[in-house]
Amino acid sequence: MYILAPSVLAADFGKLAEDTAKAREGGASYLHLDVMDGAFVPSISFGMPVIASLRGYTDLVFDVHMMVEDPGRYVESIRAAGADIITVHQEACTHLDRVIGQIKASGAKAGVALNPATPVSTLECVLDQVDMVLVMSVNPGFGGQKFIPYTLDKVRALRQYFDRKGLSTDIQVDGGVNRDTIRPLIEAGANVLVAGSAVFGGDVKANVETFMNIFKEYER
Ligand SMILES: O=C(CO)[C@@H](O)[C@H](O)COP(=O)(O)O
Ligand SMILES: [Co+2]
Repeated sequence: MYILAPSVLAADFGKLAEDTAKAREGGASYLHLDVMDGAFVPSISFGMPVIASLRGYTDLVFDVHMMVEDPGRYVESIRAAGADIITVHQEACTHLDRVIGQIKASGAKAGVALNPATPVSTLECVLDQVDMVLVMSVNPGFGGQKFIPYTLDKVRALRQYFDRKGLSTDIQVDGGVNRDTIRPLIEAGANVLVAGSAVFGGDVKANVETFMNIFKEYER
């Protein structure tokens, strides 16, 4: 029911395949891949070649978070590189409906992300079409930032909406997720939790297991 998506942004890039294998051993089923273009967000991370290379080393679900302007330009190539879920930012898409259609046509699951200060109401017209909504709980661009508490209200509003509609749409939260912030997030309705520094800082397998044990508290 609950899914941990370790964000490789905090991994040792010289040992990506090794760190990914450790996350899998601990029980993770997703791998969160942060693509940054230096325009939508200040930093530049990695793109298709790194994702395609890593695809050869793991069967984890590749959950690609596109922090790029006009992400529709890259949907097919990110899918070809191995993405299973492609999440685009509402703020980066002039034609959001079209990009969601493009992602689905590629065969990937479609996610839409919101920056902390972007209201849930901006997704009103597309909420019934997407497989996942990503609530950013830090301003995107960097790992290791502090969780922004007001984003919990957005998670609650989304879960209420999906429950009312009888939809099992995933709600993902990304940014500052750790053993202190994860319980309020689950209680608010999040079910896909991204964690970068809390997973890849230190013993990766043990860190993932800690999250898995917290999930068990809610799955009983
Ligand atoms: O998308 C992003 C940052 O923009 C994230 O996926 C970070 O990589 C999460 O890192 P932590 O906050 O968990 O360290
Ligand atoms: Co991310």
